[in-house]
Amino acid sequence: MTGWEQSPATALLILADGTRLEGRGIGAVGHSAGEICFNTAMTGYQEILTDPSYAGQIVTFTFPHIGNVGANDEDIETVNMAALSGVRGVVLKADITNPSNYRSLERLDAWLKKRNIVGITGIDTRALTALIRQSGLPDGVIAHAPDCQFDEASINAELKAFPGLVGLDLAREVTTAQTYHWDQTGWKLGEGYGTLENSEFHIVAVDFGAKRNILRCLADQGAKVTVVPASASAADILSHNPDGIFLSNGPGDPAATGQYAVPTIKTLLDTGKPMFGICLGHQLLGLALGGSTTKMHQGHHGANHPVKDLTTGKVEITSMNHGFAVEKASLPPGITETHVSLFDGSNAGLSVEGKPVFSVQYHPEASPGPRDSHYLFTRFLNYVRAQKGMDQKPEYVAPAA
Ligand SMILES: NC(=O)CC[C@H](N)C(=O)O
Repeated sequence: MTGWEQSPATALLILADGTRLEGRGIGAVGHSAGEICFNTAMTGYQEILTDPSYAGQIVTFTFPHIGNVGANDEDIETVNMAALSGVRGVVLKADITNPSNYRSLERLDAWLKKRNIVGITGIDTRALTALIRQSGLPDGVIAHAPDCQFDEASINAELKAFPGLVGLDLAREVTTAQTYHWDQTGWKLGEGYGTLENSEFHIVAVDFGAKRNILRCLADQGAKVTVVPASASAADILSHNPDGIFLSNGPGDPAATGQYAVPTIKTLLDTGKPMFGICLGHQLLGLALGGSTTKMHQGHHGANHPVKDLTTGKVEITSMNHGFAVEKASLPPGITETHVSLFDGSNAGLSVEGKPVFSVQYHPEASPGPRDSHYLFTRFLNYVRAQKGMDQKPEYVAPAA
């Protein structure tokens, strides 16, 4: 036994089935409930913890050493800083150590506290992951009490009150309240936005919980990007006179967000404008095209998920973060399945025959190392170029290993 095991626990992780794990508290004091998922990425913990798609979820990292490069202001994916949207909690194996990286501004535990994220260390994350693989994604609660005095009644009440992700529209909680223009060059953390003058095309991005790097990737293609709230109507979106429409990633159950997003997307599809969706945006597009979505057993959360492009036969190494999926068998005629996960054969992409409309389940904007999927942004803008009578650009090709 080491010293800490004998000392009383300052944090608890309690699963809905009553499993109770003890550890050491980090980050915010208090308790927080959510669905527990595991993420297998070895890098990019700050991007994961600030991805609004994780709203309603507690992330357990399978990589044991998290926090070693500290925290900075550049790796934050949340665009809507006021909402501090993102994960409900974090579960780690090893204690957070002093950071060692030139970009680090502070320790990860101090940063977690500032962002009001509750965490627990000292958990056997391998065992927890094995449990999730066996039984599916459990709901759970993390409680952190530095004085070891846990208010069991309110902790259990919080767990009971968590409704589970099925049927939950979380996009409305993390979306932008106001329409804004993304400015690649002028944008600074905590400062405003401006417009990107002289851009060749105008993309309207519907923000269901968008990651910052998606907006960067669109602007990198020379687009002016206007970001609108998840609830924007088709008329609102079209009033910006977009050359193309982007549907973002986001948290929660696509069927729930689809209640208001699907009718909007259907109207937008009728305009014939190019459309591109990522993750939740992919699922919403699938629903609007007549398909259905389902809750997965354990979901996909990691940075090395192989996906096969069925149109070229090429395999891409992708970042994934989803717990719902489009059901392939539900896709009506005229909708092509373009990509599949090589882990479980689940749907990872679709396109509409004869229309400039497509989407992927994974995250082409993520750069955990491989950038194999960045070509999708060129493809989207090439559809826009084609409609404007402009020359197309070669799609990005990942360098050979
Ligand atoms: N990253 C995302 O957009 C996630 C989509 C959806 N919330 C899911 O869990 O499947």
